[in-house]
Amino acid sequence: MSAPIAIIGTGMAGLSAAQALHAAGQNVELFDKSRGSGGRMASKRSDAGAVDLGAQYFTARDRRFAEVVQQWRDRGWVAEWSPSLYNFSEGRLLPSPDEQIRWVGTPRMSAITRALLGALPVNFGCRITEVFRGERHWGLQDAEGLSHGPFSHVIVATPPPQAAALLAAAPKLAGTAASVAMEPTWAVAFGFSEPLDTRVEGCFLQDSPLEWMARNRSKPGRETSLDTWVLHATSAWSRQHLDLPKEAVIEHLYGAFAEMIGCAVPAPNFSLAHRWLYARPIQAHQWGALADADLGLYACGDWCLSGRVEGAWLSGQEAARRLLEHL
Ligand SMILES: Cc1cc2nc3c(=O)[nH]c(=O)nc-3n(C[C@H](O)[C@H](O)[C@H](O)COP(=O)(O)OP(=O)(O)OC[C@H]3O[C@@H](n4cnc5c(N)ncnc54)[C@H](O)[C@@H]3O)c2cc1C
Ligand SMILES: NC(=O)C1=CN([C@@H]2O[C@H](COP(=O)(O)OP(=O)(O)OC[C@H]3O[C@@H](n4cnc5c(N)ncnc54)[C@H](OP(=O)(O)O)[C@@H]3O)[C@@H](O)[C@H]2O)CC=C1
Repeated sequence: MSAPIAIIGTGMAGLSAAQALHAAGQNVELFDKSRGSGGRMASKRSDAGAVDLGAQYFTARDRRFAEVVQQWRDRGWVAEWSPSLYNFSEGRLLPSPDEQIRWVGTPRMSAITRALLGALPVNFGCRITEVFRGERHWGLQDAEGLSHGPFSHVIVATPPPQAAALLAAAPKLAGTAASVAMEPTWAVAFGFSEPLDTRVEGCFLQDSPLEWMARNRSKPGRETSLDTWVLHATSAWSRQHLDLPKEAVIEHLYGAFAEMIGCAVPAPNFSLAHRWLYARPIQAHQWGALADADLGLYACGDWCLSGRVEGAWLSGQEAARRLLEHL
């Protein structure tokens, strides 16, 4: 038995790579600092049920990704979401329907990565701090000081600031990861016991501190006990208010929401705020994945491509492809 392949990160990119390697007969072992999988496709369990705080939906423009999403749909992991879409610009809220197919995980966004993980071996609550090369194999060190290994190869599938540190054994890869600037996003959720009197289910915004809002219960399979809304601030607003206390963020964004939604908005029965420090790359790249095939060290993530769920999946596939072709 050869040593397994370590994958650091159980977001879409890491699990895409894990699936491809597992399908090719390779043993993998996954690590994530969080308590569960999903990364930026996480759903937060709350008094109002599970709320999608990160990725809201995804589109499938690449043929390979579109095919795999059809398989996920057949297995019940995802469903189409066709919200009543609006656009808010120059102070005006107007319907903005389109033909785009948008997908969501069911019954919550994180259900997709849970399903992809399946029974693969995983270590949650395990923050990797160092990836080191032994004589013939790789080892990992975690924040508790524990060592893991031996591994034949390592795939780093974290956002670029964490990846840069973990790729220190391959300075060129580390430098590339370090060159990627990420933008933050403040996300807030509000739950109302009485449904708001509006037809809006999803809305793109301009000229506002907000860039997006969604009615969580309009997505398929969601709990409907409260009328729960998720709001995302723009990158610019989030950057300017990066260190604001959560209560102040909730107050500001509640004000922006109440001002634009065009109906009475009572005090919410439930509210929460979450800061995504590394929400999205400032620009897209065409790297696919990063590889030092001779060393056996790889990196993948949305930041290697489009900064979207589709980009993360494609990047994971590319890391796995490059690793397999070098075996
Ligand atoms: C607010 C927000 C809204 C978004 N909306 C959309 C959308 O509507 N549509 C869309 O297509 N995309 C959207 N995105 C982008 C999408 O979520 C990402 O492109 C995608 O989920 C990235 O996947 P990933 O696997 O590359 O990274 P991540 O999901 O970030 O996964 C990385 C994983 O690595 C783990 N990790 C990090 N460091 C370590 C470490 N040292 N040790 C162990 N584990 C570690 C993390 O815990 C995480 O689980 C949104 C993102 C945000 C933040
Ligand atoms: N907040 C983050 O950190 C973050 C947000 N991301 C958002 O993810 C979606 C995904 O992009 P994708 O290209 O897959 O979806 P769309 O085609 O739905 O949206 C692309 C942009 O196009 C505009 N748009 C699309 N449909 C409409 C419509 N019916 N009416 C008005 N405008 C529409 C909109 O851009 P603008 O607001 O016009 O600039 C969409 O954003 C996307 O929303 C990202 O913002 C990804 C990663 C991180």
